[in-house]
Amino acid sequence: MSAPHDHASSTVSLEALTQLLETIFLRHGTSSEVARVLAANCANAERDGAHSHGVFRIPGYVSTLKSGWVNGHAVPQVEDVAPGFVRVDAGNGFAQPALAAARPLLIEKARHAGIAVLAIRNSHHFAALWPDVEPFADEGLVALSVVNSMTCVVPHGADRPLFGTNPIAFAAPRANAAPIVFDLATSAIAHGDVQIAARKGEKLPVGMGVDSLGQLTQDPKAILEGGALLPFGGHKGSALSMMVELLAAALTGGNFSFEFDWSNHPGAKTPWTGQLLIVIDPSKAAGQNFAQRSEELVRQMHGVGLKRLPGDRRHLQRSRSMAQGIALDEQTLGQLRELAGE
Ligand SMILES: NC(=O)C1=CN([C@@H]2O[C@H](COP(=O)(O)OP(=O)(O)OC[C@H]3O[C@@H](n4cnc5c(N)ncnc54)[C@H](OP(=O)(O)O)[C@@H]3O)[C@@H](O)[C@H]2O)C=CC1
Ligand SMILES: O=C(O)C1=NCCCC1
Repeated sequence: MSAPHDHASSTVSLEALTQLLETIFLRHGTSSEVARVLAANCANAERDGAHSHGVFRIPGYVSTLKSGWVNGHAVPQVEDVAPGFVRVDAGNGFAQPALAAARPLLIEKARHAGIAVLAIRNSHHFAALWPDVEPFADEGLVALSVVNSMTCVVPHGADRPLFGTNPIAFAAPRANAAPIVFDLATSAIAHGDVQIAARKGEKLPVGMGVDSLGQLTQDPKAILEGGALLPFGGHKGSALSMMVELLAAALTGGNFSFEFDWSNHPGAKTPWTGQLLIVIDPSKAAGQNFAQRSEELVRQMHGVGLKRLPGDRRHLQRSRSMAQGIALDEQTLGQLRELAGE
């Protein structure tokens, strides 16, 4: 798939893109439920301008499904294990259908106990993490999620990669606006953005990664071909990445980023790891209205000169996409249509 917006572009509606992606997933070996969930996730990412995890990922999904590495027909097994704990065995399927299956029970528990944890194991997460948390905040809940990925990040102070790019996403409701949401890789840059830079022939900023000799490099290809990424913020990002390995893998029963071996599955791209979500009902926690307090924090942040909150860029892009359609270059659209058999 070409890098985003390199060529003349056309626009598609969210509905048309979702339908096209659903056809692709169905055609390449998923159940209708898995196709529905993944298509919506990926189309929403493209709508919001989250290009490293939008349609750019479709060939990766397709080659992974073709390789037999992931079970596109897996039916997640939801286990109600404790008043505040839900477990899901994703059955070697994708993480998002597992979350969708567990969501009603997770919300019920969070509202009842004030907090609930969801541990997903035996799952593949190949997407942005904000779509997993944002809908909880839309319902007045606070949500935090972590997922580990594949080994490509050198822990701070080490000399070889061990961690994944291990993102953390957080969502909290506001009284008068869309929820506060941030979603960030604990690496200095997401692996997807390195791939996009390599395709475009662009240099990276200093400090993102190292080459095969462990030397700092701005060349994305040197990072992808034998090199590695660095954590963001030195020892601080490295500690957060370690935390993600513990919460997303050790706690859920999933694989650490360094544990799986896809060498017998040529073409497979998705990491077979774990995901943890923590959902809090703020009405049980604070005496004051949480959403009003969020609003006050944002007001104060703007008051000290802040122009952009995490999520602002996405929401702006979302409004544009909904008004004007989602821009896709002709080559990418052609490739998607081909994969859909059109
Ligand atoms: N499934 C997986 O295993 C993995 C998935 N990923 C995904 O990759 C995606 C990209 O991650 P990453 O490259 O770290 O994300 P970015 O560095 O682009 O953005 C991180 C967060 O910071 C916000 N932000 C960025 N710039 C500013 C700014 N100048 N002022 C205020 N807020 C800002 C973003 O908001 P906004 O979105 O509005 O720009 C976003 O919430 C994520 O969606 C992540 O989940 C990453 C690693 C592994
Ligand atoms: O961009 C990344 O980093 C990743 N995205 C999907 C899963 C693997 C890592």
